[in-house]
Amino acid sequence: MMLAGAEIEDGGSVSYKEDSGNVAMSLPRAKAQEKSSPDQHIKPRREPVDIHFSNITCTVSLGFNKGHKQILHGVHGRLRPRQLIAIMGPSGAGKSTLLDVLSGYRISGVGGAVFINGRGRIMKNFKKMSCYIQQDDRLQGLLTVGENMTLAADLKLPTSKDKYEKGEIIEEILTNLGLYEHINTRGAQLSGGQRKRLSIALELISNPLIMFLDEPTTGLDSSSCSQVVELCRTLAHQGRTIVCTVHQPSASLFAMFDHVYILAAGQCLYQGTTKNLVPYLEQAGVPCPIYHNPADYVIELACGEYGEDKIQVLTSKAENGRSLDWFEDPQAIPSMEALRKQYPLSVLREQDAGPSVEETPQSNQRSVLIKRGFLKAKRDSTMTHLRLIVNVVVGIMLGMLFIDAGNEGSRVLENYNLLFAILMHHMMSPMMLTILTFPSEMSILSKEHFNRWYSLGSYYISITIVDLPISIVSCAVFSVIVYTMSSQPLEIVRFSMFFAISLYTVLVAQSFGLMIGAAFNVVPLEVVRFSIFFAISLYTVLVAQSFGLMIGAAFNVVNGTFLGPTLSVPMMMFAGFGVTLRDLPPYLYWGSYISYLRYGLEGFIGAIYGLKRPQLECNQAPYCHYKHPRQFLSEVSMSPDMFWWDVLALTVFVLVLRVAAFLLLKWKLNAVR
Ligand SMILES: Nc1ncnc2c1ncn2[C@@H]1O[C@H](COP(=O)(O)OP(=O)(O)OP(=O)(O)O)[C@@H](O)[C@H]1O
Repeated sequence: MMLAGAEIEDGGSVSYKEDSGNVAMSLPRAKAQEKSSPDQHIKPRREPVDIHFSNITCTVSLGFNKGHKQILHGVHGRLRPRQLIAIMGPSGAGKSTLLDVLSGYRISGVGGAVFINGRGRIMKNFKKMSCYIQQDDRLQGLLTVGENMTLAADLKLPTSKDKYEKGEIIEEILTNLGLYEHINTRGAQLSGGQRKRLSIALELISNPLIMFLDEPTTGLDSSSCSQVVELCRTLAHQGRTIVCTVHQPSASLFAMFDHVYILAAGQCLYQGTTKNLVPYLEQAGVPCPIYHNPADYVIELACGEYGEDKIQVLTSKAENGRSLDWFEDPQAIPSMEALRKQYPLSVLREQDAGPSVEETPQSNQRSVLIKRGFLKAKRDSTMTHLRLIVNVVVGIMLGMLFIDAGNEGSRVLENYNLLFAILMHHMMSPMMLTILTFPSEMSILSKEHFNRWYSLGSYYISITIVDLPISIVSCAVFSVIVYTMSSQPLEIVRFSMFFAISLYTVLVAQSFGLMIGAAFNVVPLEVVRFSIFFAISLYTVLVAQSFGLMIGAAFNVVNGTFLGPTLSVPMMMFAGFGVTLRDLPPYLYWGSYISYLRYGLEGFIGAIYGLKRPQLECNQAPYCHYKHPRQFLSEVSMSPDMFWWDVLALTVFVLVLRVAAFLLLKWKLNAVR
């Protein structure tokens, strides 16, 4: 079925045509013909907005003692509703910076003012009506198009809407954007153009009035470029203001934009309709040669290829963006006063009445994010499957290497090495995994958080909860394998019963002490030992993960990969392995207090050789120096009854590192802006 009001062009695509206020989507012919449903949800439900910006400056620091650089030099401009506007200019002209400032993404070092419908911008309200789609598609690659959309709808639409209402909206958007047939395709398997359209589709769920897109055509072939720009144009003509940065469009792509805003070294060269660019250049005394793409020519001018003086001429002619002479109908452009009259303050009252920051309550955000986290964990072979496999394989290898070392008096030192190796395993694998994977999550977090999908708190709680079961299972599998293979003190039946208790105690962290404390009197000693061993292992994993999270939040993959293991070396030194705590020089003893591995090792030793462990068997050697566990404990200078202190210290580490990682994340999200 044909779209209402659509016309077929030579290229086989369908152009938009306004027909009594209805605008049909412009899609390639085949897709357009499939479309039949009216696009009722996709149309803006609010009055369009008129954006005016004045004297915008942006200065960045070049680092300590290196001074500052001014990127934008007091530019002005007007972004009219129902327009697709391109910000163009050579590389480094400040296009992305201007887009960052206009979208509210960049806040530090920014000067000037932005007005919405004649009044100073109120960031809270502005964010409710706008969205920012960055250049790199920050999508959940493991989830299908349908899942991405459903989860976004659950986060962005009011909870009062049921799944059928949300489903209708999703179907409509996907159909209109030509993505419906890819509903079951995973994000990572989409083509560049489809990914871009999915990024737009995700933001369209909340039906924004203003959309900012950073280089939506970069990396796409010409047909995908046209599709994306045509889509943006249709969305704009429905009543939105859509602003894109574009690098160097072809003549046909350039003609698809309604307006252009051209920058050269942070100053405005031209602002007006696409059609008026050629007459403007002619009037400025730099006519565009015949058969030359005006977009190419103006970029060459902006690069200074025809002389720096031409840039000066154009900048002063455009009055650095103040001049509206080259707009469609300059006389019809309302003044700021007229806009204020047209949009009375009661509009602001309506905007204030909506949700304060995010669209849905925190409890909903958390449950949707947890659902999303588990779905991703199920699909992610690195984070989940590989992690489990590594724990099994390393567990078996260590078990084989130290087989039966746990109950033999002549192998106490070997067993000590095993305990330290276990600690290393628990420290390195979760820490490195977090350091390597978290930075890629960070870019998605930054986009979704900025576009008001959810709060940082909800995100943080959800990642903590989602990871816990995987940590517990991998740790349990590893512990059982190593513990049994190396013949640490154990009675299988009792161990199984109390293993459940130890797992439960970890899950319910607050009641950890209470549970084991209550159980201590009745639990067979061997199971207590295993529980302690397991708890210490799990705590070490949690501390190492928190450490990884903190580094992952603060640094990129390269720096994080360097810093994680490097910072871990002193932790190992101060743990009491190699140099026992007794032999540590007094002036370095403080190091043992800040090494979480020390508490881990002490906890392990307490579990295996503490709790009044009787004399060990001595079958494999004529003389066993450490037959009496007390003797060994005194030589490594570890007290057998420090378990609760160790747990307390590790708990403090988990809490401090988690809080520090949260604060770092919060700082990072704002610092990049
Ligand atoms: N945080 C920063 N610190 C230092 N310089 C910066 C910073 N951000 C941007 N710049 C510089 O400001 C200039 C403008 O950057 P911007 O990314 O806005 O340019 P652009 O026109 O979008 O370029 P491109 O088309 O290549 O993306 C560039 O020279 C860039 O190196």
